[in-house]
Amino acid sequence: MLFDALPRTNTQVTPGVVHLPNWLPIDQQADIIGQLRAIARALSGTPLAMARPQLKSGRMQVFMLHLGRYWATNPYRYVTHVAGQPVPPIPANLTKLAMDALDEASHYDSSLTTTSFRPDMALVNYYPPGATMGLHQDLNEDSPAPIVSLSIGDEALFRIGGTENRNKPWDDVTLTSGDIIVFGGPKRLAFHGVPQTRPGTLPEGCGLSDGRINITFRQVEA
Ligand SMILES: O=C(O)CCC(=O)C(=O)O
Ligand SMILES: [Fe+2]
Repeated sequence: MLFDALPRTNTQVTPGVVHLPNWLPIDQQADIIGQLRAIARALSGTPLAMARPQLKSGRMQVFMLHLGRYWATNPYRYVTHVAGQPVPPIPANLTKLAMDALDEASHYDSSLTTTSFRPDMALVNYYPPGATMGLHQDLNEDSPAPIVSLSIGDEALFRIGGTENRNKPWDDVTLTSGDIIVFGGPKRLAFHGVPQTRPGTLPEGCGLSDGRINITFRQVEA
């Protein structure tokens, strides 16, 4: 963290968005990176290998690993198999982590309902140093359940705006390694993205040597 003096406490950023800084201890961050690396290795050379999706607007900067469901493009949708190969499940420890994080976030925002949360898709994004992600909506889930997002590695500027368009006003939150951000309720379909990641800001021992991993836990099935 560049700005160690800044207060970092659990906060409702705006109705529907809760930030839980330093939520996951560093040793558990490294364990998760090891676990994801093993899955990515097992999938390399298959149709499910980590890759940068090609969108109509260009090739994304992030490499994506898909768990539980595969986010297919053109048209955008979720599928359970790719070229006959089943998408690997979300490991049980990660499902539990997402449910625990949402439970804690719900204490800061009554719109973040937890009782029916069953994450069935986890999208793992690897941001190479300095990579960004444009403002977009997460629209392909049938369930209105919140999105639970875990960050590991380099600091990122997370931006979330309104549900109608990409215009201001936005809320900007710096996400550091181990942070959770949850968005749901009135912000579930808000435009959001990562206009900046800060190379070399990752903490020692997080399991990455550079860049950033973000995992978004989603509930696709209503
Ligand atoms: O990397 C992040 O913090 C956000 C990722 C995201 O919005 C997505 O994967 O849809
Ligand atoms: Fe998103």
